Amino acid sequence: MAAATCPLVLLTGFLGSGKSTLLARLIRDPGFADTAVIVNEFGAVGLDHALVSAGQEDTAVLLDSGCICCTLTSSLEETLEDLYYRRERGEIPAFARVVVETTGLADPGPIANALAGGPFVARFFHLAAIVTTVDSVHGADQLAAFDEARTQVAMADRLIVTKGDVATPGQVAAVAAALDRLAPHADRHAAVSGAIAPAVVLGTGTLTSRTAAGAMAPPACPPGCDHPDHGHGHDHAGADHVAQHGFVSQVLRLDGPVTWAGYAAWVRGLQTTLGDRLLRAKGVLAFDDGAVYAVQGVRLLFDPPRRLDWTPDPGLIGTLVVIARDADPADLAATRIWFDAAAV
Ligand SMILES: Nc1nc2c(ncn2[C@@H]2O[C@H](COP(=O)(O)OP(=O)(O)OP(=O)(O)O)[C@@H](O)[C@H]2O)c(=O)[nH]1
Repeated sequence: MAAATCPLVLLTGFLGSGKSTLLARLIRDPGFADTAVIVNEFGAVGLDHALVSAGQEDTAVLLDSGCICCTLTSSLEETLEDLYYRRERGEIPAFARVVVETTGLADPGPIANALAGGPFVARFFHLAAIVTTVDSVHGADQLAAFDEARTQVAMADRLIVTKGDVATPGQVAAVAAALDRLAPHADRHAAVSGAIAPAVVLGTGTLTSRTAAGAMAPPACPPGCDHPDHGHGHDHAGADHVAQHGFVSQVLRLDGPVTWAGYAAWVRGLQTTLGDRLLRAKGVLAFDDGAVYAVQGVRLLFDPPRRLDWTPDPGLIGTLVVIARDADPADLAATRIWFDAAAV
């Protein structure tokens, strides 16, 4: 008799909507035990991976730095295969299910297709649910502006609406109205700072909304897509920037500790020069007070840097990622000078 396949939950949601915050909290919850986590992100930077695992080395959190944002899903298949055999060899704790965190720009459709159609994956895993985080503050604007955000919501079995603690009643109402239109059948939950019952993420889905959204249809490439063999032609391995459908993701690396004035100047500079084109900024920085901080911005809103109570991989310290649309990678790379400008 064939063994039961391992359930896999796809955790998606637009840039900065709270996926990593949710997972970082869940992996400490006993109700989330026996769950392996795969974090997919642009490039080989590994920021989300570090922030999710937050020093918990005993948890099976794997970095998949291949791109599963559009049609090229072979890296996810390889990562799942690797995970499966590492479990078989006893190299990682036995897991009963897998959660895959996608990048904030992912289209879940091709991923769902790959899971259903990949020979290895289909034999050992099945897609149990698509869970999508939606930002209460920025969600309505993101859903109006970005196809990626709409697809993530339309395909969701469950929606987790985040940041209710900082959203205005108007923002909350606008997001609710957009979700009513785009995903009337999806269950809706709220999470503040990642607090959610594990069952909300791990429970199985109905597939109703996904089927309704035509998720299993072959993925279409967006207008202007020039990817060879209908996959992504961009180089992820160590790439300093990744361009995808008008979005640019640029990595900045800073040597040595930064000053608070330098960081403030960089944030101000990004906000004023990029304005609405700024989608996301995040990183891990050593400040001149001797501590290491996670820094986060979503659109024009930046959180106060959060001091880390664990030690990240030294290679990550001094790394920033900026994601913007319609921006020149060289201009994003040049923003690092604001750190120095504030020092003189
Ligand atoms: N106030 C508040 N902030 C939140 C909440 N959830 C997440 N955040 C903040 O929102 C920012 C983005 O959160 P992440 O969890 O990194 O979002 P993400 O979806 O993983 O981001 P990407 O991987 O870049 O797409 C961080 O500064 C979080 O601290 C919430 O419920 N309330």
